[in-house]
Amino acid sequence: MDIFDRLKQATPAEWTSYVDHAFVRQMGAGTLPQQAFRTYLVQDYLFLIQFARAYALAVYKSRTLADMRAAQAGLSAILDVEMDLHVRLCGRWGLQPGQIEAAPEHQATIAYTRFVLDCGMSGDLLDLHVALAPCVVGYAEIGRRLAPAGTAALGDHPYRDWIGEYAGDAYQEIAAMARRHLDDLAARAMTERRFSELAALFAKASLLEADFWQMALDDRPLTGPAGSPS
Ligand SMILES: Cc1ncc(CO)c(N)n1
Repeated sequence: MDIFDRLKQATPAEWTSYVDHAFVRQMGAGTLPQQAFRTYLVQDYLFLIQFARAYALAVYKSRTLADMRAAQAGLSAILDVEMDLHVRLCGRWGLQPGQIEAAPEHQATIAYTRFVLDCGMSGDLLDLHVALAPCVVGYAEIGRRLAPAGTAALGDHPYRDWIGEYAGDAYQEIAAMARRHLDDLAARAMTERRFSELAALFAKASLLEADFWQMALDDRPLTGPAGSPS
């Protein structure tokens, strides 16, 4: 069992609340309201900007060239690959990248991204990668779960672009690399006494992922100025 499976097994309720969230199930069934998906995708773009900073922090926190390159691969996967999906889908709704970037961050987006950045600032490289792991590895698991028969079988599924991105070989390979790197880092930096602390970070990140889905399901268009009661 690798360190990722150990972390998952130590926090089953939190993990399930994330990967089996109602948003995920509705997306898989094709019944997710498009408004919820749009809210999610705009916030996810803002999320990825902050996660790119977290991977950049991982470069800085690296003492070896191999760790630096692993962090750089994560940064590049976000900036050069994953965000293209968001730009492409938002473009279909007439949203330009500058407009998405200018959207206000939701509380759930701030909570999750700043939590991860703080794990990296206050902790070491292993803390940071443990906090990042539910994100990258979780989406690979969700992608596979929503496309059990492969991406070609998605047909005209309303969310086939999203599912296809995360179920596709390129993303699966990024997640597998991140997982191998985490295992290698844990072999070098983890003591058994530290495991429960790391599992607590992992559980918190998983709950913040679940909150992120919930934020999109709960979103109602604002009627007044941002933040005013409607
Ligand atoms: C909220 C969230 N978690 C994970 C990923 C995968 O990178 C993402 N794009 N957004």
